[in-house]
Amino acid sequence: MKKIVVALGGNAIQAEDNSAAAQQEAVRKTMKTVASMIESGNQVAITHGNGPQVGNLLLQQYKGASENNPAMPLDTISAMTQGSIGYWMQKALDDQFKFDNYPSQAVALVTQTIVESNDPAFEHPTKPIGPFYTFNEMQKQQIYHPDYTYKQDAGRGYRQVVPSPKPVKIINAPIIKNLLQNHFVPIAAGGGGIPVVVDHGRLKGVAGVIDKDFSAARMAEDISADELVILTTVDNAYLNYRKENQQAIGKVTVNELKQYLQEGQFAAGSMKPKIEAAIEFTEKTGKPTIITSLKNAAKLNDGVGTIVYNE
Ligand SMILES: Nc1ncnc2c1ncn2[C@@H]1O[C@H](COP(=O)(O)OP(=O)(O)O)[C@@H](O)[C@H]1O
Ligand SMILES: NC(=O)OP(=O)(O)O
Repeated sequence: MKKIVVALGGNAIQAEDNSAAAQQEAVRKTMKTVASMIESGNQVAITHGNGPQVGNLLLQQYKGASENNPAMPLDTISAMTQGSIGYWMQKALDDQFKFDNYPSQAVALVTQTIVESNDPAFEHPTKPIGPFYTFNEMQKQQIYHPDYTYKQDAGRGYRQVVPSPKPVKIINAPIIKNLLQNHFVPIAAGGGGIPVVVDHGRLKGVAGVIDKDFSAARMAEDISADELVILTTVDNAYLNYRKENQQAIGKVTVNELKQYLQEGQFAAGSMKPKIEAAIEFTEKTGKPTIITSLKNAAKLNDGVGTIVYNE
């Protein structure tokens, strides 16, 4: 039996259309895969992205907002996505496990993650959220939201970007560990956790979206996981991504990955944080990280994906 942290990308759980029904259906399929990992005897803690969802919800805030019914700030929107995605995942898993099959019940936690108030990320937004735009669409968006920043996202189009401070501490880590020990399935630190700073001894929500890959690494370390599994849209991390000489990375050491990072092989805001998270977890703990696609998740024991070792 292995203790595994599974990190699911916001894009990997998003459906063709953004309706609740379509997203729930996508989550339902994803959770079948996760359920099979649990059924084969592993203890699994789930974390998930919220990039598409948090950005979409932010845009929805401006439709119909008024002085008496104001738009919600980003930390609260982050909590809302933990609630909605956590609910979809919990329901899908509970359906798999016939929901009264105690103690395999899933439990979605509203998780806060402490960040530094002086994190330089607050001055340099890098985290892509919400929909993809063409250049012309992005220019139109700028008319409505002149205060938003937009950047190219790994050659897939333009997206709004927001500050992405590094997670310092996942406040609820002891609860996650406790739930796992008691054979529950925690769904935690969704969207990297709600970013909070400690201000005069109190927690204060801040505007940003933490990268869930970094929080997943921190969570995996905190709960002494045997493996970190990052499931995304691509089967592997690649060298020379989208070029003629593209090459899938299979088994790789932390030192080799550091070299590829230096060469600039991985796009910021997408594959780069996964690679950095893998390096952080595997270097600190000596335990492997696997980066692969959701469709490969059922074949993890066959050595699929990019497998990071500390040698
Ligand atoms: N070197 C690379 N190898 C593989 N994918 C890369 C690379 N550089 C950028 N990417 C992009 O990273 C994306 C995965 O990151 P992201 O979309 O943020 O995932 P998720 O939302 O699943 O966490 C891939 O779909 C791919 O377009
Ligand atoms: N918060 C976060 O990292 O979301 P994505 O994985 O969807 O980008």
